[in-house]
Amino acid sequence: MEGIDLSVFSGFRLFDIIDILLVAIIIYYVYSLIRGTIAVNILLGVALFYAIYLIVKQMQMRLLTEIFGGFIQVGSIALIVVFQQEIRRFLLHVGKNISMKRKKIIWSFFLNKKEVAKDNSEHLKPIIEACRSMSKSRTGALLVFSKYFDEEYYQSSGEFIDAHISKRLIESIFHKNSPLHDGAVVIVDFKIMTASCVLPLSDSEDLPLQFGLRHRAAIGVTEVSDAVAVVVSEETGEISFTKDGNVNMNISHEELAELLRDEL
Ligand SMILES: Nc1ncnc2c1ncn2[C@@H]1O[C@H](COP(=O)(O)OP(=O)(O)OP(=O)(O)O)[C@@H](O)[C@H]1O
Repeated sequence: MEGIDLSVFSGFRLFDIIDILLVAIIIYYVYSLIRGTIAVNILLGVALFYAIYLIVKQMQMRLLTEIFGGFIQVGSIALIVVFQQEIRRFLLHVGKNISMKRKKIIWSFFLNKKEVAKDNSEHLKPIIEACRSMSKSRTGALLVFSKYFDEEYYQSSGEFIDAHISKRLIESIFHKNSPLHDGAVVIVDFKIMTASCVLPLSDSEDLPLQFGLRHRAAIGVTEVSDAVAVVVSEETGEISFTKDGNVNMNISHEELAELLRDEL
């Protein structure tokens, strides 16, 4: 019996394996970012287009090859435009992981972990209390927690505030008669930076039917940035937490505290 021909693997270097692994990781990353969004359909369309181009080229159908080839040539620029948000999200994701690790290392150098956690818990208290009371009174609210202040999304549409957080301030903003109650409050480093912000809406097709614009906005902002968001539903009083385009629905205030503590 003849042995298996391993000659194809001769000249296969360690860097080739690393190369393949990295491509696999990038494909997985891209897929997990666009999963459940309309971008998947666009990507399938592009793949189909390219497959047709390869077929007509192989069959030497010159006119069709010219037409499809023309599209493919400008395709990379078109893809950057179409997937602008996904590319942005991908880069933010990578950047976030690096900066988070750096921040944690720096903090743990000066303070021990318990002190950092205690500090965050103190800052979170008024936020959790406000969400708890707005949930009871069924006051609709949308809070975005961002690692940095992205003016493109937050300042252009909202009211700049730059104030320390307090339970009463959050409640006053979202009070039905407040001129700022519509839209989102954006919190950066435990400061309320803006209120009444209009956020990008998620176009995901997998969301529960009861989700209206407030929930879509909360999911949308976490799809295009590294922020996390909290929604208090006006209809049900339920609290939801969103991150990376995913939602934890109907969570208790203890669970909310836990999730935010892990994030901030
Ligand atoms: N793009 C947006 N960015 C931020 N907030 C928005 C946006 N669009 C709508 N909202 C907020 O959502 C409110 C409307 O919420 P809607 O009832 O459609 O959502 P919902 O997800 O069903 O939430 P609820 O359970 O509170 O009713 C608006 O009054 C406004 O405050």
